[in-house]
Amino acid sequence: MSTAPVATLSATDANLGFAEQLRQSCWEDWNACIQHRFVDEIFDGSLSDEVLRRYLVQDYQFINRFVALLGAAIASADVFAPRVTLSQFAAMITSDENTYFLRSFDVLGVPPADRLQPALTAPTQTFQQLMHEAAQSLNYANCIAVLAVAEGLYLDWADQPAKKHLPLPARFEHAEWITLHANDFFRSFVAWLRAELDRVGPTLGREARAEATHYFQRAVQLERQFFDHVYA
Ligand SMILES: Cc1ncc(CN)c(N)n1
Repeated sequence: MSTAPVATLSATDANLGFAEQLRQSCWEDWNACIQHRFVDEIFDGSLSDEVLRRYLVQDYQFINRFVALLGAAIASADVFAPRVTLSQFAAMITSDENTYFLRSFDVLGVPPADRLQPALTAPTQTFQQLMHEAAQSLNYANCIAVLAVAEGLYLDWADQPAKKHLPLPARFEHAEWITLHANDFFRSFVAWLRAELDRVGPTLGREARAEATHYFQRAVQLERQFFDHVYA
């Protein structure tokens, strides 16, 4: 795994649950994502097809490994109940979200090769690698840490109070990417992920906690790079 420097958790974080400690430890990158130009443009419908195509082609490859990570979280969960919740979420990703990509690719004229085997950009490759490592660790806390970033950060941009008053953009490629990440099912899944981090966090030893923290912080850095790179 990368050894890029990341923020440490401070002693004053002790009053917060593990999920909120983690989020606050990368507040700057987290905020940069939810206030990103991509978010503003998808909400006001001004996102160019070129940027959206680049984003969706790379993101479809992200989703591929993301579903494998969900599988690893299902395999490594300590009890049955999390397996049920994670399986229900996997069902949504592989149905509603998958068809969103396919319908958007049709509208944007993305050829089969770019849907299935595009040239991967550096942030996509690094993100895939991080998810692969978390999955291979077969460590539930590591898997949940990365899932909590990928879904928590998307809830925070798509469901943010500053945008709630806005009408949805006219095109489904824009509107549906927002509503897939701002609905009751998604809200409750993210709340559940955060509760899982709070549940398992206190059970972790020092090293395991540092490892899960590192996965979380690296994932937040990569989310920011992923948004940035579609404009590069
Ligand atoms: C890069 C990225 N991060 C998170 C998500 C939300 N599932 C996503 N689609 N793409």
